[in-house]
Amino acid sequence: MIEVQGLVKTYGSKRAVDGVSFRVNRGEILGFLGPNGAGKSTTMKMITGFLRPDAGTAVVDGHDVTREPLAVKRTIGYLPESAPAYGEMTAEEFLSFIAEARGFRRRPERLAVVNRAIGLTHLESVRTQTIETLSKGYKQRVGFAQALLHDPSVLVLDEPTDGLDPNQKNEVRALIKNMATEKAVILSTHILEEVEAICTRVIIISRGQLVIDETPAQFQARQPGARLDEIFYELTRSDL
Ligand SMILES: Nc1ncnc2c1ncn2[C@@H]1O[C@H](COP(=O)(O)OP(=O)(O)OP(=O)(O)O)[C@@H](O)[C@H]1O
Repeated sequence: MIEVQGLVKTYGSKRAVDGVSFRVNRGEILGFLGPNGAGKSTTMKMITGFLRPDAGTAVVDGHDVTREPLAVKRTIGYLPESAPAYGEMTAEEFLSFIAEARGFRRRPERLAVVNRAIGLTHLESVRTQTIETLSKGYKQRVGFAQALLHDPSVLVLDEPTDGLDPNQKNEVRALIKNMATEKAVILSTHILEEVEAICTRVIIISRGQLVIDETPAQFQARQPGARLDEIFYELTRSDL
């Protein structure tokens, strides 16, 4: 569903992403790890069509992101880092606005997709509250709801559980896991336990380059008995 080949992005003299290649199939949840500044968000922005690659390709559900950016955006639900939203809108108004932008023109169908997203992310109790007054966890859920709104076949989630309390983290993980059976999911995270809990594969990038691409079990087997953060440190310490 997602095929990334030799992606490169340079900011000024800095190669933020330096020839990254991987693929994600339907039913897979790919955990995307790396130290701060390794190039995770930049890679995600190129896959979702928000940044143009300097070289390489990203093909999503058969659509090349450079040649068919609109088709790719229709296929993808994207939760950017620190879920931006219009603070003065209520959760419901914001989701309705996104639904309209997503092409749900008629009010009843808009209401139906908004209600579905609100139900999936448990936003019922705050639906008429303005986003700027919501707690960090609820703001994050609004961002998650907009990513799910059009029931996309690909989800790209940049730190989806960031800022959530332990119960909310578990809830979001369960939701991702349930949905992933018929979707391809990429999620970036700094929480190594998240990889164990829900990911079917793990990728680590360091200084813009791929360091590993394997299953969580293979990752753990690199140093049996070691903590995941110790294995992560060994693989990425050149980045420090
Ligand atoms: N718009 C930009 N202009 C210049 N440099 C940038 C820009 N965006 C990112 N960078 C740099 O590119 C590198 C990769 O950044 P990126 O945000 O992709 O990393 P990341 O792995 O997502 O980090 P984090 O875990 O902190 O979110 C960093 O050195 C960052 O400072």
